[in-house]
Amino acid sequence: MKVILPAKTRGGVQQMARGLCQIMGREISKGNFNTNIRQMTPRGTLQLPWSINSVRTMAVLPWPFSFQPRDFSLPNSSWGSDMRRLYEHYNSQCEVETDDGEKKWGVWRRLPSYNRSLKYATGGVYLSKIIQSKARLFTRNIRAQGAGFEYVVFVNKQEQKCVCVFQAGHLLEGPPGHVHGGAIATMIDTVTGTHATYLSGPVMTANLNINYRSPISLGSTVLLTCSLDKKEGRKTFVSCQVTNTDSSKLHTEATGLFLSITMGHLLGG
Ligand SMILES: CCCCCCCC/C=C\CCCCCCCC(=O)SCCNC(=O)CCNC(=O)[C@H](O)C(C)(C)COP(=O)(O)OP(=O)(O)OC[C@H]1O[C@@H](n2cnc3c(N)ncnc32)[C@H](O)[C@@H]1OP(=O)(O)O
Repeated sequence: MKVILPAKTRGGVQQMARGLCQIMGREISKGNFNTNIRQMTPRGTLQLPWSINSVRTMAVLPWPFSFQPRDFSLPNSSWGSDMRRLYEHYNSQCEVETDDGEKKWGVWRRLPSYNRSLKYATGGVYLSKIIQSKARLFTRNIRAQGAGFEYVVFVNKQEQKCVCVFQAGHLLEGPPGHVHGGAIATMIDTVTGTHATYLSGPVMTANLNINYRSPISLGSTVLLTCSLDKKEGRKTFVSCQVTNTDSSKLHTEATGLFLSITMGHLLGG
């Protein structure tokens, strides 16, 4: 399908590109998107794990929005002690201080998380502008803090691994007192998809295999640990384990196949 990008859609493309860069862990600000995408800090140049040519082309467009979106991966009052402790555990390894007092990136990187990924979409997405403006990321669309998916994702580039700390709220009930299998699948898709995007650039889930081993209590905090199995051309294979917070109990395990796509694939529907 041919994809035509009117002015508003270009804004959407830019927002998508920005989203992709944010899951790479870089803070992209208005106006200097093109510069920042290639820099990790003012001190060093970033080696991106995937080609950014298409993103860079889009990045020269002016950034038309001025709001500061809320980052949902930061602690809030609904987070329990396990959630906070694990957040601190990984977050404290995101930045380290050298002997001469200089701050450097650590091995982990916290990914920011917003409640929208694409502001405008046309092409194959036949939605009215009113509906489009109401679009929200599935995992971030429950307003009450702590009621739905509370989570934060950290990536470890060295080990090509990622960890998500997830606290399951009371609106995710499936079997009495336990988390719905679809909600668990949603989190697995989100985290493996984010990890595959981090490793390979824009992807879509082609296949997800899930084995549910033991139920997850509603309100509890679990860890999703994802690792790269292999990359073959456009295919990225990722596996994921959902465990309790000290990794002594396996709740769920999954494997996913992600196929690299162009932005046109998404915008064309
Ligand atoms: C992940 C996006 C991240 C975005 C980040 C934005 C910013 C961050 C914000 C927030 C993070 C939130 C993160 C959320 C993540 C959620 C992810 C999802 O849920 S994605 C929605 C569900 N998935 C679909 O709707 C796909 C629908 N399917 C398709 O569109 C196509 O089928 C597609 C793209 C998957 C493949 O289509 P083709 O035409 O490009 O490729 P062909 O030719 O069919 O296949 C290529 C190769 O792959 C194999 N293949 C394809 N599908 C397969 C399958 N299901 N199983 C095994 N092999 C398969 C084929 O056999 C072929 O292999 P041979 O090259 O011959 O070796």
